[in-house]
Amino acid sequence: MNLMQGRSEASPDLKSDEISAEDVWRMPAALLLARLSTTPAGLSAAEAEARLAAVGPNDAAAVKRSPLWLQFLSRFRNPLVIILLAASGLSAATGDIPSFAIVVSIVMLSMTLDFIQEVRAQNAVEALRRSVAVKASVRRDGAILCIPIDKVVPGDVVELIAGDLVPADSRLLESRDLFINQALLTGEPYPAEKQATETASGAENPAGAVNAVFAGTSVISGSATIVICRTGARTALGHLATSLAEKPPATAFTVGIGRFGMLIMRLTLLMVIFVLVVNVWFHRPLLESLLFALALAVGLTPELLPMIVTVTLARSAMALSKRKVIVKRLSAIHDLGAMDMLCTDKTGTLTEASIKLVHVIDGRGAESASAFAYAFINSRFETGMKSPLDEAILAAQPFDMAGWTKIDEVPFDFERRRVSVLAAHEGKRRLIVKGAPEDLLRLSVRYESANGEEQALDPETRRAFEATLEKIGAQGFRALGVASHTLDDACPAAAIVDECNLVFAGFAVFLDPPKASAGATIKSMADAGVAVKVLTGDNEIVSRHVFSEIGVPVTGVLTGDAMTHLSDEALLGALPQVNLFCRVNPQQKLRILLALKRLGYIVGFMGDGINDAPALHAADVGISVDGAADVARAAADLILLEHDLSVVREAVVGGRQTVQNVSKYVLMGSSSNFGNMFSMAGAALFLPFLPMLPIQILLNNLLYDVSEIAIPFDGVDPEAIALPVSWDIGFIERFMLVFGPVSSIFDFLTFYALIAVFGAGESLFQTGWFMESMATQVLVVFAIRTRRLFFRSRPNGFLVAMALGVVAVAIALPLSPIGHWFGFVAPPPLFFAYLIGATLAYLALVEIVKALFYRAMAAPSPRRARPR
Ligand SMILES: Nc1ncnc2c1ncn2[C@@H]1O[C@H](COP(=O)(O)OP(=O)(O)OP(=O)(O)O)[C@@H](O)[C@H]1O
Ligand SMILES: [Mg+2]
Repeated sequence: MNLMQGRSEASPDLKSDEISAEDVWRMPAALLLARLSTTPAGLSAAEAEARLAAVGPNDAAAVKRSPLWLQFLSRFRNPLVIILLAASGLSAATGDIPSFAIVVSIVMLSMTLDFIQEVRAQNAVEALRRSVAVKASVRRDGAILCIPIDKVVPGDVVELIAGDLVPADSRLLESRDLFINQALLTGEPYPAEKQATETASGAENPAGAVNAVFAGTSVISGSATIVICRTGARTALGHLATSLAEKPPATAFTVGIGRFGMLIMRLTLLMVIFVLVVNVWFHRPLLESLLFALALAVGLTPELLPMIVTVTLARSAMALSKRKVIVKRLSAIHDLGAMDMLCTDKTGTLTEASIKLVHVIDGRGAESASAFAYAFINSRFETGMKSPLDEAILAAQPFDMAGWTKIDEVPFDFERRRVSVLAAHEGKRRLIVKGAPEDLLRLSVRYESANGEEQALDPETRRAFEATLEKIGAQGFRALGVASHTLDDACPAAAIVDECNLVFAGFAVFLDPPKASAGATIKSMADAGVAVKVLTGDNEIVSRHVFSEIGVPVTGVLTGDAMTHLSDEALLGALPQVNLFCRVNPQQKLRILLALKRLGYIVGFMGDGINDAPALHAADVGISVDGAADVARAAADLILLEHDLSVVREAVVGGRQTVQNVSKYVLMGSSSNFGNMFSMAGAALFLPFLPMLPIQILLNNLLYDVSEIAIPFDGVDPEAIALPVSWDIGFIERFMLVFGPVSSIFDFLTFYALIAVFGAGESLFQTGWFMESMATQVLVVFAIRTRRLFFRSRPNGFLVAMALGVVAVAIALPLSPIGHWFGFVAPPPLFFAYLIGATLAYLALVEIVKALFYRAMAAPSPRRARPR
């Protein structure tokens, strides 16, 4: 924030600085526009660009990305690298210039390698993310432009319609029937009415200001033109935004990776100190020992881990984008791999969402022209986000609206589940209500009979009407109720309290055909360890019918009403059996989701409505679709360009593959690093010279890293991704403790062979160990990448090429003319026979230990314990 203030001072023509949080609603509109140096026609593109540069992006949580060269340099902040470069600089000063040059080149090379990979991956992902960014309609240069919300600047004039997110704290310039959801400011789920005023509002806080709208809120109904006053972190919610916009970052995966890094760091530190102490004890050259210890430390740190994680994730995100899934939050891919519970809405997921109005009937089931007229008028005048039901009504047949004028409306919300418009016709004012049919019946006291007369809705008629509604549902149709009543001719406005004593008109009956493929997808999800639960705002009869049509058994039903009577504990107990939740409102969707998380599930949530946003935000993986409401898209981690459950099924597989590939790298590193640690410690104790020169260790590390670049490209055995995969640090620790020592056995064998059999002096010893350690630690990837016998699982061609290529280089280099730069000598021919034999024996032993290890592991199930 300080940064931004500093910057805007540098741009004196930007007036936005003078506008305090309260000015947004407490200043007369004309003065506000003047202060912002703007007009209702908006800014010019050039001016907007200048302001953007001065004020920064309209994203409270934005972390400013530094230029590439700075990012590259910042990698050198690694203390190990600094000490290493300093120490080798010191040794250059004592005359060893070639090895200084080699150290510097190797360090540069591996950093560049790492950096390029990571930046490329990030750019690709960033481009994807931008493609689904929430956009705002801005007036610039006299035209309306659709720009990403984070490019909006103070002074911009933005047009809002129902469903839009309010991009920043703004003053209303014009408004028509504007209702805002400002639950984020007030916690209040009901729509708040707002109105443009030229004059100031004396409100104490943003929520009370009727003439202003704020970032983080959204338009429920109506439309407006606003002028942006304060953006980014300066918005009323700005200081909260960093914590709100960013999901709780501590996913099991990130925590696991962090703990792994710490574990290795600790072991590395221990070993470096040990090596140093031993060398000093034996009075070996201090500088050389220090360099050795540092090179070792660099070699042991899993420095490629962040790169491997990003690249695997980015590759996965790119692959998913080909399947029309856009990943907004990269680490959501891991959560997707671990997800074992998916909650979804009904419309569009289980049904085709191609809704048609089949007929409009009165309470007894006869076609009713007047009920249709009411439904049509209500849908036409309603200014909320047009729901597919409204579109179906308006598309059904033409209706002459001549003579009807709109006076007011009470917008739809997911608590009431109805929308009312106050309309005038021939001097009479009528409130026309459309919504959940059982509620409208309950609110009605009379009904409109076939001849247009109003009659009392006696208990018997009511039962008949309810029976009609039940029949509609049982036949698989959805229904809305339509009712009305006359209001005072002078009545200027309508309110929620007017929605009572209604005259029931009839039912609008819709067909939303079930999606044929949905049943099979849900079954295959279940087979893959992901349970699916449906959370819908629709009623039980209709939802049950959809389930039976797609062939999925209903194992238990819970309605929103029933939920209100359940304590949290009782809800936890009921949840596991229930797979259909009906007539649940947004808060209840959220409550179910949180309860499932408490039960230990990794929960995904899929939805497209305003009503789904709270749950989407709280889910481990929020999934929405491209056509969804802005709030839903903004809250989601994944956006499906095609609304289809089967794509989610594929994304789950992608997520699991990603986690498995990262664990390959981690298992490789942990076993070989841990093994090396043992070997180095041992060697340091009994050898009269260094077991490997510092530059040899660095070279070894560089080549090893190169061989692992291909890991993100590798395939995964089907059985490894058959069930949710979650990150298990305990497993990694056990793996390390078993396989580290196995590799050390062969290191010690090599030490013995080199000294006792080949009579090696310093250089031959170092060369021999360099070759052996390269061959074993690179080739073991073929054993570690699969739980099967290694030849039963086919590795990716690139991986094979990189591994074999690197080993070839590692063996050829000491024999080549440049070998002596690194202090290598050519070993005797017989050594190569030993090398081949030892490597094969090592790989065979790893295979045997692996079989035993996984058998022992399979005995007591290591899967997460979960309270039932
Ligand atoms: N345009 C509308 N006019 C009146 N009432 C509506 C309208 N849209 C929805 N409703 C009522 O509100 C209820 C809940 O809305 P909706 O079905 O969209 O909820 P949902 O939870 O998103 O359901 P789904 O799981 O099908 O997506 C509907 O069943 C209906 O009774
Ligand atoms: Mg919905």
